[in-house]
Amino acid sequence: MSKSQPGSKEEKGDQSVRANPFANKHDSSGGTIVRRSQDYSKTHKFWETQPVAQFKDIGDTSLPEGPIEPATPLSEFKQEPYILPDALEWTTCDMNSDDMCSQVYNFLKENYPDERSPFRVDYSRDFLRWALCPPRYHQSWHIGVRVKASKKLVAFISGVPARIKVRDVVVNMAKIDFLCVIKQYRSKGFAPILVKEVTRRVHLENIWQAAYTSLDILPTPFSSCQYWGRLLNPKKLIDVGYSELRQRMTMSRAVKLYKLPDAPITPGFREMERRDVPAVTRLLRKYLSQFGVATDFDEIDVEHWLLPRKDVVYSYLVETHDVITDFCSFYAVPFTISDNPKYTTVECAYSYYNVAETTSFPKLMNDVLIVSKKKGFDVFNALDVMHNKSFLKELKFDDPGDAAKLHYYLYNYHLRSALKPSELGLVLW
Ligand SMILES: CCCCCCCCCCCCCC(=O)SCCNC(=O)CCNC(=O)[C@H](O)C(C)(C)COP(=O)(O)OP(=O)(O)OC[C@H]1O[C@@H](n2cnc3c(N)ncnc32)[C@H](O)[C@@H]1OP(=O)(O)O
Repeated sequence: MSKSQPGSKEEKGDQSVRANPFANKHDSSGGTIVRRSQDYSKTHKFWETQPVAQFKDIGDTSLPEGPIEPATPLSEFKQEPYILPDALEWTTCDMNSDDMCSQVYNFLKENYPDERSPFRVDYSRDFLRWALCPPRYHQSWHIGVRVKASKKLVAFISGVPARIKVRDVVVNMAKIDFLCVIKQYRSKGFAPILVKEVTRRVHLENIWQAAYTSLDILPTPFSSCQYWGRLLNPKKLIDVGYSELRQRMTMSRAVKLYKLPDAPITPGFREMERRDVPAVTRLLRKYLSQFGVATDFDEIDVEHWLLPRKDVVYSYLVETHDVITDFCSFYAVPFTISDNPKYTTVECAYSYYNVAETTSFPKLMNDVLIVSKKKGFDVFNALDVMHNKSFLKELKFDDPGDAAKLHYYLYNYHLRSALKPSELGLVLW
């Protein structure tokens, strides 16, 4: 094993370059501490009225596992949208329309990132279409609020359908994401109205559960995970302030420490193609069946979520004698940098679903690092979900320390006990 390879003895332990610990939920702050509510004693006026696990119930094992409230007969629940202030109106966003997709893109680009961070998440239009228009999606779950007079978007929330296996039960859920309100309308109670409206529209499709994530502690996470970051392009990341050199580390040592081979090492490692969908689905279903909460992928989902799409999602596999034995994938989220004379973006890859059956996890993921670097990514982030912990340290991912966590939530579903990240087979952004 060459010195620059992961796992080589001399380089384990003291990494001495700190990757941005706040890459969570694409809230990349590049060293700027962004305060987040991490408090289990806080009261939550809105969330305490919702069918979610409450703080007071933590540790109460007498509560049954499953839906908190039963499904309401369709005829009994609210058919009309929630009332907005007079100047505003609801709009359903057709992401297939280039104009509407651009409006949502620009709205999120401007309003989604934390303004205190010099690194601003910039989900591409293609990413948004991929994330919001999976098979069986409902356009009515792509919800905007705009000013009646100007038609300008001022708020957004979205849901997509997902089958999520909770223990042995597969539950039809909505994955809720991209909740966003323009700054002028913050702290005025708009977020609860958006949540209630998306809930209403999800109920109209006879779906009663949802999954979502947040950097804040709300009532009540069923799992709390952390992102680890692996520098691929340390020079650029240090130059732009995304990472910092620790004591005793020089730039040339950092470059050497994170150097990767030029090409994947595992024989039979190649990009996934459409013909691989059935085999990849089988591999994933078998792997994901062991986790307490996991995505329940069928072939149609795999085709959408995992077939490679340039600048959005990348998938690779290991094929030996016509048998697909291992699979790995990542998705792409760039961050824009303000005020840098040389660079305008940091290209981030995020680990998605990985299955190592024959190849070891570190070996498989080392090949993923190699291909992601080749594709021009600057950093590779991974949550500590599934078996990811088995490769993070060995492949020189930076320990997040006490950086903010990504908390996972279920709406209207009670789990008797919280899950460790390693019991989670679900990647949400
Ligand atoms: C069955 C179907 C069910 C479907 C629904 C399932 C639930 C889905 C839930 C949504 C999952 C979204 C997943 C993502 O997209 S997470 C991404 C969140 N978005 C951003 O970080 C973008 C930038 N930030 C903003 O645009 C605003 O700060 C937002 C819109 C986030 C809050 O706006 P604002 O700061 O102006 O707040 P408010 O005064 O109107 O309202 C205050 C209330 O809102 C609660 N709050 C604040 N942030 C979040 C949050 N991220 N998840 C859940 N609740 C949140 C807060 O605790 C408080 O309630 P309570 O503490 O008093 O009780």
